[in-house]
Amino acid sequence: MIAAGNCQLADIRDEQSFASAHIPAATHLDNQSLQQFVEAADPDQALIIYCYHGNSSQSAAQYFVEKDFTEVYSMDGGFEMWRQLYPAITVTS
Ligand SMILES: O=S(=O)([O-])[S-]
Repeated sequence: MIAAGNCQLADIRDEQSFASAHIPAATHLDNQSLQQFVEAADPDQALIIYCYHGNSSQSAAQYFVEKDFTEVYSMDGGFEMWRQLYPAITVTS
């Protein structure tokens, strides 16, 4: 799904962590950018949310479900797992 590029990816880690490494095409989400993201995002396109280890992304995913996003996923294992599995598919600064 990520490789096909037909989903939206949101990174809810802190800004510094996002700046140093993230998954390609991910949008960084924080309290400032959240509202804008919700307005600009397509609620009918799959949305994958990740944090560090997959804990806080679960409540973030719930938030988007409540905003009527139809297909929301919390990435199990978060960015740390991603980085271990796919070090080559990571944008680093
Ligand atoms: O980012 S985390 O809540 O999984 S530690």
